[in-house]
Amino acid sequence: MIGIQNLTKTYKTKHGTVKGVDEVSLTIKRGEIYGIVGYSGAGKSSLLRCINLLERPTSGTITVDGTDLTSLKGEELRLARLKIGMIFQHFYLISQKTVFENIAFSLKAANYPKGQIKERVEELLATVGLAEKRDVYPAQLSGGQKQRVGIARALANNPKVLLCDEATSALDPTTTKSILNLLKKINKELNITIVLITHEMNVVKEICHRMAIMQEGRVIEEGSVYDLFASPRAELTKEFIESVVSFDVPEAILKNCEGPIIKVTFKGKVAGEGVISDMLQQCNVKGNFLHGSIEYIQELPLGIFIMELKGQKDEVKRALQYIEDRAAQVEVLRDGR
Ligand SMILES: Nc1ncnc2c1ncn2[C@@H]1O[C@H](COP(=O)(O)OP(=O)(O)OP(=O)(O)O)[C@@H](O)[C@H]1O
Repeated sequence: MIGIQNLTKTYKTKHGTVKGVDEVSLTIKRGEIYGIVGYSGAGKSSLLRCINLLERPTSGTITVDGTDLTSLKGEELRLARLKIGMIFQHFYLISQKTVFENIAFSLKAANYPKGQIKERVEELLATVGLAEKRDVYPAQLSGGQKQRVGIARALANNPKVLLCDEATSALDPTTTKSILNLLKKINKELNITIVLITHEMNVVKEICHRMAIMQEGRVIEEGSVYDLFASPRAELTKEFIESVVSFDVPEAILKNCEGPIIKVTFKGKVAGEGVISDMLQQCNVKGNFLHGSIEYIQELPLGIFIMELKGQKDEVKRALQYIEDRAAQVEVLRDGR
């Protein structure tokens, strides 16, 4: 659906040239929700803004729904952009216009048939659950309601892609959840491909199918959210994941552990507790649970347990093998003393 090839965006500043995006290539599939994660300055906004050519790439190409946007100009580009809606952290609603007028505005700007505007706005208000706020002004809305107007406006011209620029960063956790649920609904029911940028890993965990981690303008790791949560490779990916799923064991506890400390990860349907208790029965080892949880990512369980194994060396080895043979990933975090 979206092809990004060797995209570079540089900015000229008083102090020289700054690279916002550095040789990024990504493919985003039709119908998926794709998250781009990174700290401030990583290049997320620059990349997102290049997708609809709000920023013109310095080099590289952007293809959306089969059209190379970078080759278009003027009217052709304007028409191609109608396929791409965008929402923002600070909503950017027109304060002098009512909710109805804010949404109607994007239809008028796209030359939508005049006689059908009222019906279309009402349909959009129903989609975002805001029918009763039709005639109020933005100042009378909560942050979540403002974002719902932003979403209705972005969907007005039936886009195929929705770009979300930190869309929930200004919202409290409960409102964030309701907006994420709305985005999920839009993705599923309208089959709109969603690309979102965020520094909040819980947003990605909640709704994204795949994700990319950015640092200094580059994509350093990419893949399905589930796989990256199960086996992150880059240090930065681990850091982001630990911001929502932390397995830190206090040093005071570790100090008292003599046996090896292992991390066991169970992917998919086997959540894992059964395998560990069977292992403890089958092998002559004792297990001391230090940490653990079962996370649900895209409704699939991911079980992660940290434990100390106590026993003779070869029995410990047999225990590790026992777990590994049952589709788990075992990592020895610290050897026994
Ligand atoms: N218009 C601009 N002029 C000059 N430099 C820019 C411009 N826009 C972005 N940059 C620089 O490009 C780099 C990437 O910025 P970008 O805003 O894309 O990152 P980001 O990950 O979205 O961060 P944030 O979440 O803080 O917006 C930064 O070094 C930034 O200073």
